Amino acid sequence: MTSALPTTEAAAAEELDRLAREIAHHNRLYHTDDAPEISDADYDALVRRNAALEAAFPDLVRADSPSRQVGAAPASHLTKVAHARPMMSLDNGFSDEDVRDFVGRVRRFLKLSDDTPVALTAEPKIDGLSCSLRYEDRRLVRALTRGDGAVGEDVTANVLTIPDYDIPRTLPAGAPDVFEVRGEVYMEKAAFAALNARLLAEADAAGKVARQFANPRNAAAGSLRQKDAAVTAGRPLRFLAHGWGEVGAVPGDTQAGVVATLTDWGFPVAAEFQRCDDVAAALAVYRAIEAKRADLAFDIDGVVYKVDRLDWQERLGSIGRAPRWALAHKFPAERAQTTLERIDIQVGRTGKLTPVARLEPVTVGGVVVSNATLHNADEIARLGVREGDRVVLQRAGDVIPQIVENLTRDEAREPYVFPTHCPECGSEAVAEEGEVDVRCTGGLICPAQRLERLRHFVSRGALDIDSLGIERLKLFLDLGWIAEPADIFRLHAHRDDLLAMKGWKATSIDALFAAIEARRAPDAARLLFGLGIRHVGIVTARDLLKRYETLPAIANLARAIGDLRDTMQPALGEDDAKLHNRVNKAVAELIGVENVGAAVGHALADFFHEPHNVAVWDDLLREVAPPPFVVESRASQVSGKIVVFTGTLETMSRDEAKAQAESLGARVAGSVSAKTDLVVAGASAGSKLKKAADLGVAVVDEEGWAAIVAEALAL
Ligand SMILES: NC(=O)c1ccc[n+]([C@@H]2O[C@H](COP(=O)([O-])OP(=O)(O)OC[C@H]3O[C@@H](n4cnc5c(N)ncnc54)[C@H](O)[C@@H]3O)[C@@H](O)[C@H]2O)c1
Ligand SMILES: [Zn+2]
Repeated sequence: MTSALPTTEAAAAEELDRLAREIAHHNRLYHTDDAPEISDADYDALVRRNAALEAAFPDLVRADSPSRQVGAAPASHLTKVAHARPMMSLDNGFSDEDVRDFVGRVRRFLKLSDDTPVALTAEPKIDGLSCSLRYEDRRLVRALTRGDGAVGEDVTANVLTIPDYDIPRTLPAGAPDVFEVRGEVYMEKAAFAALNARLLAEADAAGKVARQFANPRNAAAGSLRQKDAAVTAGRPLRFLAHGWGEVGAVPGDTQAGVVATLTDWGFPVAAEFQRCDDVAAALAVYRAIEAKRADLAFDIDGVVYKVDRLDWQERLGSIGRAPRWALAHKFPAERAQTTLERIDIQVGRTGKLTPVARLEPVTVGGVVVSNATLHNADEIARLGVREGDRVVLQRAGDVIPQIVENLTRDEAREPYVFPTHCPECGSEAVAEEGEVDVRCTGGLICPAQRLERLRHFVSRGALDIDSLGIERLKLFLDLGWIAEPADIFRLHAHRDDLLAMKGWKATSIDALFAAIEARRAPDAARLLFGLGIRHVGIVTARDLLKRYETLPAIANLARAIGDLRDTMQPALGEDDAKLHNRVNKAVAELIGVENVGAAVGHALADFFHEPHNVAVWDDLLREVAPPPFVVESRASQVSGKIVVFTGTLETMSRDEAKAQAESLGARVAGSVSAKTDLVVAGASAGSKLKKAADLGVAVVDEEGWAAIVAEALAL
């Protein structure tokens, strides 16, 4: 993230656009889903990059700039309620200098002389989620999360599971008629560790993949924001007060004074809270709190300073997403050294190979760490790590830490070699051109990917076997009855076993078998698509079959592409890039189908290069017999309509999705407006999806889209 700033406006605008989307995506994962994908340090780097670009190109600051936003939109499973007064974020400082600058800005804004004392309060910045507790006539009537700052989520029932020594249900006589207490709902470190252990044990017992929380903050947020408050009740949450929102009257004229009143009313306030006469005293509190950090029962990520005088707070007001009268002084990320004992490879649901560092256990910021992700081969190369190296680990608010530095320069030992084969199934693992991620090509036989592949095979756009849902697939997979698509057509052999099982009736069993039998002569394009070969979406499958007619002919094509690739050698003086281009051109020519490029060709060749895949394919063609492919098209549901794609599509690229839509006579737009007819939302769709919901535009998921396409093509 330290790369130079772009020099042209066009490049800057493009990067700002990318950052806005990327940051919105991570905000959603973090604030709405409580399941971040990247570390806070990486996230903060994106935010800083955005800020640097905005400073350099002030005219390009977007209306939806991340620097103007707080949190993320409220989740749909909770009731949305507007805040009487917005809930803000905090500006960050990272050094003593930043704190002095902050006080300097306060002085200048208030036109105070350099020797006017500016008293501050200092207190820990608790790593939880903000919550606003509203009391009317001295009774607790509503609790809201911060949401996007303007609109929060109603979590009243959930908050009532927090003991009243943390959240008093009433205020004493004399308190104003309306009073909103704001503070942090958090989970103690020990409770967090116990919760994750419990989630793991429960998932194991149920044969599922555990959904654990990355850190106590996510655990607190995920636990509080439950639809069912009974779930929240099983999660030990706590509360600390640190401010207020709408109030009938402010009980004091300083921050410290009001906080003292809150304590009198029975609200817990951090024990380390202190009023400081000047910056030096505030920085001393910072150091004292930092020294105690590992011993505190809860996670903190810094110290918050606030201007003590409330009349000054009032005059200072806020700018953008944060008040001018407060600053969060963040702690540096916690680091430790340890030995990288081994690099293991984990295979994800979609075949991605992720290297994981197994470490000699070490304590970083009070948490024992024994694993760290290495992301991909590039990251390993960047760090230059080998098994046995000493490394520096960093934990920045996350339980999954990162390796930030390699301390060993031992060139004698062998460098780590990224595997060329999948550790789960032995199939070849390849990186596509221009991609760092390496994927297992054994999709259909790879245990790590099996369930996902089978689910795709029976999905609506492919074989469309509705009665074979994910739960049933999982059951049959666990029983060892199915491992590859052909097995689905042999399930009937287990009729008696099924009848003997609890919850299965003859009628539903026979209905399932009838639905499967109805697919013995599937459309060839749907079948090809259902195999889940990368880049082979339904339109590509159809385009290929228009020319090649049968599946065996497609298999021959794939082998021919493989042979062609193997035989092409660099010409004299030809570099890799040129050879690549020449091979790609030749592959596309060999395929000879408009709109079907080299990427499809390589994917087909890789698939058939894997003997396991060929076996699965042959086996499947013994069970099913697709009739000769005939082209026939109907007027599509989307012809003449405006379609917007958003989020990550799993089975096809954006380009392919766009080509599909266009081939059906639709027009593809980049943003959602009142004119949009349909939004196709992939995984982690963000603001566009929200906008579609706001405008009442129809939304389908990726599978729904595949079904529309399949139907239009009369497959
Ligand atoms: N990893 C990711 O993908 C990802 C995504 C989004 C945000 N984040 C992380 O979330 C943070 C940004 O979130 P944010 O906007 O909530 O800012 P923030 O959490 O850094 O600061 C604002 C919040 O601090 C809280 N707070 C705690 N103690 C307080 C006190 N004593 N006084 C006042 N407020 C106090 C309040 O709830 C307030 O809303 C960053 O640390 C960022 O790294 C990470
Ligand atoms: Zn595999």
